[in-house]
Amino acid sequence: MTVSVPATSANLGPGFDSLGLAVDLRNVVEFHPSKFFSVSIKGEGENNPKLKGNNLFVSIFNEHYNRLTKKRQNFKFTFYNQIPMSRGLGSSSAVIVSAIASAHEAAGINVSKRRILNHALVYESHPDNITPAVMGGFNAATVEKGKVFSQKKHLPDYIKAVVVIPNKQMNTARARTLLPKSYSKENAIYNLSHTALSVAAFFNEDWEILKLASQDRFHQKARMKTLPELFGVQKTAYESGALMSTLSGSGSTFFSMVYDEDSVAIANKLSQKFPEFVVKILDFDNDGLIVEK
Ligand SMILES: Nc1ncnc2c1ncn2[C@@H]1O[C@H](COP(=O)(O)OP(=O)(O)O)[C@@H](O)[C@H]1O
Ligand SMILES: N[C@@H](CCOP(=O)(O)O)C(=O)O
Repeated sequence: MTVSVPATSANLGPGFDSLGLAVDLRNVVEFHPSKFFSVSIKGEGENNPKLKGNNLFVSIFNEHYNRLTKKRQNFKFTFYNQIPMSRGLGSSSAVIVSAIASAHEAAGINVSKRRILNHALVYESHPDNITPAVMGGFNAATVEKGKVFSQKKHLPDYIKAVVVIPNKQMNTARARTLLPKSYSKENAIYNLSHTALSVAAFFNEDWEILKLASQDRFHQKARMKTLPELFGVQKTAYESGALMSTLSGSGSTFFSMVYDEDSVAIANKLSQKFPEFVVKILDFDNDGLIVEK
């Protein structure tokens, strides 16, 4: 059995805890029942001893498998991880979603993507990463009475993501403590109207307005100050022709949307100026969670 889940870029500027999209960088897990429990990791996290035992995936998997089957069973898990941890590319959402989907698959229970999404909300209270992780594409999402309500837009392949991944981790829980406890009415209206415009731009494929629409007054500045080079990354991305350039999730990655034909030049410029950071050109992902027997 194989389950794979894409990385995500959440917020997209003003859409704090609401907007997100999926990119083609995946964590894959292969698993089967076994006499003994075992974990093997290839790629991101392979040198992290904490992930070899009862990690976030394993604890959520066991919780759901035991609930669904009322049985205890050992599994052999092999993880192929591409999503860097605590860099704002939704590594925790990918793990949560893949653990819930894997437990259902192991228990032989068919489950809808919507149900997996609602289960995932128990572990990650904001829907902006888990929704594109499950559904793929661009998503606007909200939570009402413990359920995620969302709308998806398929992203065309003539636009690409250029991500700049710093060598510094930014833990999401900590990054949330950097934000103000309240916002002025003026700033709330600013983010509300920019979020509304961003959603309309994505659905109408009006990419040129995203530079303006993706401006934010809620979270980016406070977080970017912890790694001031990010202001330079954003400036360089815009000077090189990015359509939008925003902090990815809670950081530290910076996400830019670009036309395919500009992607190599923009990525090269960012690599030259920020040689200490990893720069990747990625396709958008429209599939989200994939489960294979
Ligand atoms: N591949 C993985 N396997 C197990 N746990 C993981 C994995 N990736 C992330 N995690 C868990 O998620 C935490 C990172 O969450 P978070 O700071 O929200 O990062 P991100 O911004 O990438 O979602 C890690 O400390 C770890 O507990
Ligand atoms: N809306 C959340 C998004 C966190 O995304 P992550 O990829 O950093 O986990 C926030 O901004 O805190």
